[in-house]
Amino acid sequence: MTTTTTTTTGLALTDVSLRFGDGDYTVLALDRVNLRVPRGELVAIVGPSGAGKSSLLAVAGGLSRPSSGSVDVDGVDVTAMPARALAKLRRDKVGFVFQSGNLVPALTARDQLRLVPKITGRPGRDVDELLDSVGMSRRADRRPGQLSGGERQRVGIARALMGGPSLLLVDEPTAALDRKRSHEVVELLARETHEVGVATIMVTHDHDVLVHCDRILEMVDGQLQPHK
Ligand SMILES: Nc1ncnc2c1ncn2[C@@H]1O[C@H](COP(=O)(O)OP(=O)(O)OP(=O)(O)O)[C@@H](O)[C@H]1O
Repeated sequence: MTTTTTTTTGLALTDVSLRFGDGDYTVLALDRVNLRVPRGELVAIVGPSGAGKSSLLAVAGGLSRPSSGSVDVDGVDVTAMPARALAKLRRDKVGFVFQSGNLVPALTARDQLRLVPKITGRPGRDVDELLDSVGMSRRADRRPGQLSGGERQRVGIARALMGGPSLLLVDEPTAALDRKRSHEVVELLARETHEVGVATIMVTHDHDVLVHCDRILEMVDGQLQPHK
């Protein structure tokens, strides 16, 4: 593992299972998953379609409650947390980055980031400094439609880091990118993870970019195992 700026826990999943449906038609999307990701580590999760990767991100980020087991974010057990407190924790402690960047079409890169403190009510990081660290200073005044896919992902990553999260959950960040841009985006994720000291989990089908990750796990039928 590479350098960390803090020793705080990050994410801990203990014996987490997630079951969908009831009666005869149930799917065990997560099957007794145990995972610790300290702040400062980038963990990649690979695995076939339907294996449970998105379910893992949803449970880790407090979007889905596990059927059993416990979820701990930065030393706080969020498993049975009331909905409002959970929403606040998500806002304050968890950053999400999605496949397409999920940016607001009408806003410039700079304004996407400026929106975050308005939503959270907390000052957050310095916008121009953060745009600079993701290599987007010169494109700060462009809207998503005027940016390439890789640039949009950079802005999406910067936006997710604005509030200083403990946990960064990243879903297929390179799905729409060519090989060179894919490497650049995941290199950026690795650097920010190490420098900022955030616990990052990235789900990916892109085996090319695994070289930038600190640890690689494979999800098979709802169970996590080391990647062979
Ligand atoms: N809301 C839901 N209701 C019922 N079953 C669900 C639901 N969401 C997911 N599942 C099932 O849970 C299992 C895990 O799905 P999940 O989306 O986590 O897999 P995945 O590894 O992310 O797949 P992909 O790579 O295709 O995105 C699958 O069998 C899926 O059909």
